[in-house]
Amino acid sequence: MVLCPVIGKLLHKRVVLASASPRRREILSNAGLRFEVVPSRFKETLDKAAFATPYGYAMETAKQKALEVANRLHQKDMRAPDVVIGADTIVTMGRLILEKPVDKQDAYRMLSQLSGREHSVFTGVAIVQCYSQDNQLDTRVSEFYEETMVKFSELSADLLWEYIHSGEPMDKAGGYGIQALGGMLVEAVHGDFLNVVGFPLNRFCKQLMQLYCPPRPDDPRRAEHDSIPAVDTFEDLSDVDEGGPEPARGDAGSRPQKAEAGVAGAAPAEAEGNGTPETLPPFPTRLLKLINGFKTSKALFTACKLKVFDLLKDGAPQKAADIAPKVDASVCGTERLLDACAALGLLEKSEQGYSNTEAADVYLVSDGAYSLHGYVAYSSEVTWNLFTHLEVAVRDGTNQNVSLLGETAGDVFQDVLYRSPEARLQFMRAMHGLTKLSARHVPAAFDLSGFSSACDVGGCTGALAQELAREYPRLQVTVFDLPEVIELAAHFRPAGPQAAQIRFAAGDFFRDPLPPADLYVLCQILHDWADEKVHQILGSIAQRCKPGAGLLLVEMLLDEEKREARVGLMQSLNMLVQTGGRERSPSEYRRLLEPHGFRQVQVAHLRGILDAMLATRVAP
Ligand SMILES: O=c1[nH]cc([C@@H]2O[C@H](COP(=O)(O)OP(=O)(O)OP(=O)(O)O)[C@@H](O)[C@H]2O)c(=O)[nH]1
Repeated sequence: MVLCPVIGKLLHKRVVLASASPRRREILSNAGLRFEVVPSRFKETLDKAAFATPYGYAMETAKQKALEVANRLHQKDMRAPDVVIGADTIVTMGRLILEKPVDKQDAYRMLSQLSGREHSVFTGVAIVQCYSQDNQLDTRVSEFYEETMVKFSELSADLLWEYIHSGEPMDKAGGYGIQALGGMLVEAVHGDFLNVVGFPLNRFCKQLMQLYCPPRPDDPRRAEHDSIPAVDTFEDLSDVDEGGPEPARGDAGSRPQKAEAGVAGAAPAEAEGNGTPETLPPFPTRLLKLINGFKTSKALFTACKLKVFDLLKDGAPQKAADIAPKVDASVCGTERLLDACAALGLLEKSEQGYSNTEAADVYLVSDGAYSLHGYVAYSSEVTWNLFTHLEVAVRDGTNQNVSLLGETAGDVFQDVLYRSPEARLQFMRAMHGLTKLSARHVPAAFDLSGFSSACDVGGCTGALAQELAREYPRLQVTVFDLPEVIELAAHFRPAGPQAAQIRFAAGDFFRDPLPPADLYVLCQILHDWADEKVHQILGSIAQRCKPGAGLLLVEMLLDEEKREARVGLMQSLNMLVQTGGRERSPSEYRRLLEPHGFRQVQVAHLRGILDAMLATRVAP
């Protein structure tokens, strides 16, 4: 018998626990789950410093553990299991992350740091749903983490050594097992006990419910979801960032609930007046948010254009009357804009005035390391304009650059986006900010350590090259792009240790031979073009590739049915108005890759907005 109905739903699926932990095995089998155990061979060596939060690190490790097993089993018998579960438990105190001790001395060091103090235990969990099509593996990853606070008593050195000599600490995060002798060290626990032991069962069941039993549209429990913004608000964007809640991208990262036909599922209401119960349609909260979404975007664009966030960066709160003259605007208009920004979570409003939220300080100021200011400016000045012609684009199936130029563009890049040094720089700033932010998970999506040279074709400012170089210190990366782009790329060049690994080469990937490399990278290039041009690009890469060479595609991947990937589907409309290109699903990319000898395609759905595919060039 199983208590949790969703566990029953998994009884007919092939479930694999990608963990060697006997505790995880016990917790899950006690819950009635039927599964095989295939310990992961993924080495827990991700760079902790690359993660903004410790739980981001734990979730990523859990995901990599599960993906390694999914890929291995798929390669072994060309049939992946239905579900692979990975987990990773860490102990944190301040900025310190503790995993399993390497030896007794290490265990003593850990336990004495924990003595008399409170620490957090995070378990990151990844549920990987596997789909095999045409012998290719496609995966959807749903991740979450749970935090439990644990307080240790003051512990003497003698007691710690006695505990260490028991042997218990060695295979346990933080060097203790709360479920056994280590329980004696613990004064208080706040949160899920099983999370400390290695697996947050309660949260896991909730996550399975979301994946396998989403509430029906008429389910009153659904009402609570009405508060989730339907439009891609700023909060959505920052949630996609390191370690936040599940990405709100409504895409393959987690199978979202079925679309609500635009209406919120509030319980039927009774009409007032004659006392006769009459069923009213539910209040269309989501629909109204969609209708009004453009106002939200424009409020954000305007605040950025007026440099409100630059003005408030790191400073004391300011009143609307102080801000207005500094941004050259009316007090009444400024006050309304600031209030709107506060309601959108971009500003804090207090008695003292307005100040930046943490997210505004990071993303909306014009000069931050992770600034999206350039992307906002491009969205406001170029994309906004093009979207006002969406209707024509949809009717004609063509890009709308004629509205910017007054004439049809022959080559969108040369004639529109790069039509002047200013326009080129604006586009490059937009791409740099967005790629820097969203490509950070790409290098670790696959093991690329076997490649020694990479060529980022159309690599623009080198933002992805920087991430690749950081992850693979032996990799030499060539950024290949048009001469006029390379000329401006100097504005963005890295100063750090990666600089020596990156070189820039000028050329046109439609005309010129590509620099030699054993890994070619195409980051948001193929989506710019219709299939014919894509074949031209892939053909010239294939010509340069020896068997065994790799091709890394970084794009927003649509789900195969084109029903769920909300951000990707919007982006596909964007490609229509801007370039005439499109976003595609993994099997659409596979069909484009195969004629050029790129096979063994692996797919990774990543946190953030970009996904990745790795293909290998086989002998013709
Ligand atoms: O109180 C307890 N705290 C932690 C544990 C056990 O510690 C390990 C954590 O290590 P990790 O998440 O890396 O998992 P592994 O054991 O290496 O197995 P994988 O194959 O999944 O990597 C985990 O076993 C916890 O159960 C404990 O027992 N008590």
